[in-house]
Amino acid sequence: MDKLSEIMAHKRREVAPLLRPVYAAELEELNRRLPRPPSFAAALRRADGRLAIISEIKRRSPSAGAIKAGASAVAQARLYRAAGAAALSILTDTEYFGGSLADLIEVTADFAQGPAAPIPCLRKDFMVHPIQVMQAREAGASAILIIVRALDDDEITALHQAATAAGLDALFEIHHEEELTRALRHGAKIIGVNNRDLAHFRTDIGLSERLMPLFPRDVIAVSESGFATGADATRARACGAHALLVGESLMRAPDPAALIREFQGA
Ligand SMILES: O=P(O)(O)OC[C@@H](O)[C@@H](O)c1c[nH]c2ccccc12
Repeated sequence: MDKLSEIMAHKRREVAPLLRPVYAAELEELNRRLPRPPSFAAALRRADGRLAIISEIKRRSPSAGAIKAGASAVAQARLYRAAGAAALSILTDTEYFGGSLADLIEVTADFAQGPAAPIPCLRKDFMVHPIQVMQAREAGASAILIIVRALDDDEITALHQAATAAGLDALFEIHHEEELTRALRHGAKIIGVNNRDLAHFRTDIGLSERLMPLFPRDVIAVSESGFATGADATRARACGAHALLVGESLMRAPDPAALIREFQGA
């Protein structure tokens, strides 16, 4: 069993006790009642044509081990916002990534209280059921992740419809051309190519270079994983990326603002 299958199996067991039917009307009502989060999609299309940097809060991962154990999500989020990040990706999986839903709740609450403008947050987790979409909206997220390879078409439909009803954007993550076809069939508007192969964990920006030229023009293209230098960002930009999703290198960076500038300068 590859790592993604293991993680998905664990996630399905974790979510099982929470499962109940979630109707569109309930999500629409929730969306009307709660303050509107900043738009994720809008933040990824920068008016100045530069790359939008989605900065990820990730304490550890199966591939890297400990990255920044014990990091404060709120402190990291403030750092990223001040550094010019367009959006945040907050890992809320505990078992494999050391995050939690509380991280997302604390960050969006902190943004809501502070004087500086909030930036949108992606709930980065292994979504399997609309109940997690409801949690994401309640926690103040602007978007959810849909990992195409990990889900069947009925699950993707249910998650995407739930996100739309709740007023959330969906980032469809793909690794292969067939998954691009599937994502487009589901009406994906934001598609991320994960440069990390979840079988052996190596990253290859060449994957974005192969797949992004196949994207329709109106899709927002996100290149995910493996970015360390301005030269990496230049490659992603050259093949059509609007945004980069960057975790490890920004978590480790002594000066995230300088690294974000380096990525954007591409
Ligand atoms: O730390 P990196 O190599 O910059 O990668 C960030 C992000 O792309 C990666 O964490 C990621 C991409 N897709 C995911 C799905 C689940 C968990 C994590 C991920």
